[in-house]
Amino acid sequence: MLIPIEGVLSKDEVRQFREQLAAAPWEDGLKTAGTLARAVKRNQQLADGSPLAVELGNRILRKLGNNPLFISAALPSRIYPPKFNRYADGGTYGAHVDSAVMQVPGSSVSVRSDLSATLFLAEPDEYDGGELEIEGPFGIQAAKLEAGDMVLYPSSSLHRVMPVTRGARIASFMWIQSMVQNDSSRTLLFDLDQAIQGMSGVVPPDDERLLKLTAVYHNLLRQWAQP
Ligand SMILES: O=C(O)CCC(=O)C(=O)O
Ligand SMILES: [Fe+2]
Repeated sequence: MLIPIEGVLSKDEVRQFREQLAAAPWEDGLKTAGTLARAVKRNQQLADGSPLAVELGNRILRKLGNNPLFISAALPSRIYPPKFNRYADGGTYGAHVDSAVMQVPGSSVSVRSDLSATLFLAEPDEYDGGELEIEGPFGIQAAKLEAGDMVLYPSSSLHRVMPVTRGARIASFMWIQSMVQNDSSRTLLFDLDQAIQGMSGVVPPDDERLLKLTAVYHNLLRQWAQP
């Protein structure tokens, strides 16, 4: 399932990010492309571990840690340090699937990619093209969100970034290992949690039905979670 998460960064935060990224030392994205990706990847990225990528990445991680919708949807156990990319002048990333396990540079930690995320840092009217197209059970879905919004999608899905034919598409992207590896189990928990959240404004907090549903949520999570 493709899940949009609005307002991960405020417009003011996006403005600060963009100011810092405008002067960033962008590198050819081919540097980190695997054998298959080399044929389809045309973009720029910030080097992993560059001071700016680390600083901005940590700001994003702090925001995500306080975002109830993100926590509910991703149930994260580990997040690969956010990376940054830029597509301009026809830049594109053809159809590919992300690697299943990624070693965090400079550490012995690896992250299994259960979910992939793109956090848009340019407004849709700043560039033409650049849609993130994701193949799922109901066909292709395209995401081109407002700056500050993020889309989450299963890392198992084939996806591509359409050529950017005007302007520049700037984004952060990352991979998430979830406490609940199975996509459909995680989606069930997300739907249940959202339904419970929706009810809690309507019925009193000690409502028995609400307590029962909350217990079911936690007991399913207890069965399925690998923290
Ligand atoms: O730029 C994006 O939205 C996605 C990038 C991507 O798919 C990747 O780097 O693997
Ligand atoms: Fe990808």
